[in-house]
Amino acid sequence: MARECDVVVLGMGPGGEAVAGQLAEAGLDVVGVEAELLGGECPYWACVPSKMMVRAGNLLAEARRVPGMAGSTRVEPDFSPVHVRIRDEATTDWDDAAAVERFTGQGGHFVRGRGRFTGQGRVEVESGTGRETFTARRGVVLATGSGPAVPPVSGLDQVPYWTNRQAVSAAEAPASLLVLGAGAVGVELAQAYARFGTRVTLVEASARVVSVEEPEAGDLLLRVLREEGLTVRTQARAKAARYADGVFTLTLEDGAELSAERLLVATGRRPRLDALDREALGLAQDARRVEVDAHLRAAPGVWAVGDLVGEGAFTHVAVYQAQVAARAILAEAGLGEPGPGADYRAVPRVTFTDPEIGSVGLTEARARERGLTVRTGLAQLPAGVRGWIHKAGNEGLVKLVEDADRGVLVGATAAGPMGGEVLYGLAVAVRAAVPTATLRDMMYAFPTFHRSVLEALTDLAAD
Ligand SMILES: Cc1cc2nc3c(=O)[nH]c(=O)nc-3n(C[C@H](O)[C@H](O)[C@H](O)COP(=O)(O)OP(=O)(O)OC[C@H]3O[C@@H](n4cnc5c(N)ncnc54)[C@H](O)[C@@H]3O)c2cc1C
Ligand SMILES: NC(=O)c1ccc[n+]([C@@H]2O[C@H](COP(=O)([O-])OP(=O)(O)OC[C@H]3O[C@@H](n4cnc5c(N)ncnc54)[C@H](O)[C@@H]3O)[C@@H](O)[C@H]2O)c1
Repeated sequence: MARECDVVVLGMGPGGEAVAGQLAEAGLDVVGVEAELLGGECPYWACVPSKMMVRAGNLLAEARRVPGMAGSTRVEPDFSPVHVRIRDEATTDWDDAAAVERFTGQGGHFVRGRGRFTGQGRVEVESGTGRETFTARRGVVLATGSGPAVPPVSGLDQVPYWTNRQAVSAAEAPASLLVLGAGAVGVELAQAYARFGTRVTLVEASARVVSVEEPEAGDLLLRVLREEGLTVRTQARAKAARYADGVFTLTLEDGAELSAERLLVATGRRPRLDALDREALGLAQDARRVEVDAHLRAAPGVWAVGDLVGEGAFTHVAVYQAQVAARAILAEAGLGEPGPGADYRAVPRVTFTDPEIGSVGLTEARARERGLTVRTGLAQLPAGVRGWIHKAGNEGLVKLVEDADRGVLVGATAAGPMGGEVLYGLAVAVRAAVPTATLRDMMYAFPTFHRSVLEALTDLAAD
């Protein structure tokens, strides 16, 4: 017999956990279904452990900057405290008991098992103890996230490559590492490992690293990575992969062969659609994501949030969407107002490399593609007073993209020390459509990195 409830949430990553928790706290009978760990990719295998690695790598880099500025240092990297911190502090040895307790404390009912959405509010769950069916009176929320997208490289499926999961749970830094893909995952992990002494080679198909970002930011990061000793091959595609005697070898399309002790595949993420009955959802057989309206509704009585929706594979996007969907579900239940729909004009992105690349809204290229009349402004951090004072490790820039017809910013990039923090003011400016005339008429504390925004605004006015 099916167990009835108000809402079933399928997949309890950051998106599912947030929507399920909010609905349970509002008094609905919520069943949260999770095949692996409650919390999903972010706390156990992605954002949190990778940023612990980045933080440790940044400490080493700062220590190496002491000579010439503040004395001398001898840096002897040791990866074991990083692993221990990830194991003990971040993931409690990949145990989600605390998260389960938090959810049940909010009034939710947790089911560990692999679920399948079969339409008409039904979710069938396969677990160690058998099969259970849940029917939801008020709706089903799909939140199954994404998994690694692995390219069709000959032999790759036969070799024990790493994805982000192995890369953030390794107990030791390998002597050498090949990284396929120089998007956010690839560059963050490549730089962190390199700072622990791993010989890293990055292989990227496009002309730039972090190719979704402004070319100025990608070029800057590429230069810094090479200066730090990483080998970066751009416009390079892998043709074949093999593994023998503890060595991975990638053959590139130009015939070059690259070898290393480990191979990390970081070539993007793919929404996990395998648990969804496409017909019941009205989803085309070749659909690669779940289409939703502004309130995250995929079909009557079905909502979807997070990586599955393809509006930006970020935890803050998943959690934001969860809030919008929860409001809509509660409104349908007669509990409150639906509130505004999701607004993606100011989605912030931060790639936690050093320099850190923060960006929001449209790049210059995207803004031009949309037919906007574009003016841009650029400022280099080392040319500003704070950048000059900072000296070692001061590489960075601010780039602004203005819709000149409206006189507002539609995009911005802040790369450099704490670029993601500098980004905050720019995200407010884009989201609130603050006129660039007002931004130019503001005071910017002296001497800060964010004062470079004023210099970029001056450059923009001259464009
Ligand atoms: C290395 C790395 C670093 C990252 N760093 C950042 C960062 O710094 N900042 C940031 O904002 N984002 C970061 N991200 C992205 C972020 O991790 C994702 O955007 C976020 O986890 C998406 O949340 P989600 O809830 O949509 O899905 P997920 O986190 O993927 O969770 C989905 C859950 O659904 C479960 N599930 C799937 N199918 C089923 C099923 N059939 N039955 C039951 N359960 C199921 C899965 O087990 C999983 O727990 C990073 C990603 C990676 C890979
Ligand atoms: N700091 C953060 O917020 C953070 C960190 C990591 C990941 N993420 C999220 O996770 C998503 C996935 O990250 P990702 O880095 O895996 O994907 P990505 O899509 O950002 O980058 C993948 C890169 O791999 C390259 N590539 C693809 N196929 C290739 C091939 N065959 N050979 C060589 N290169 C190839 C692509 O050109 C691209 O540059 C990101 O888009 C982001 O939304 C966020």
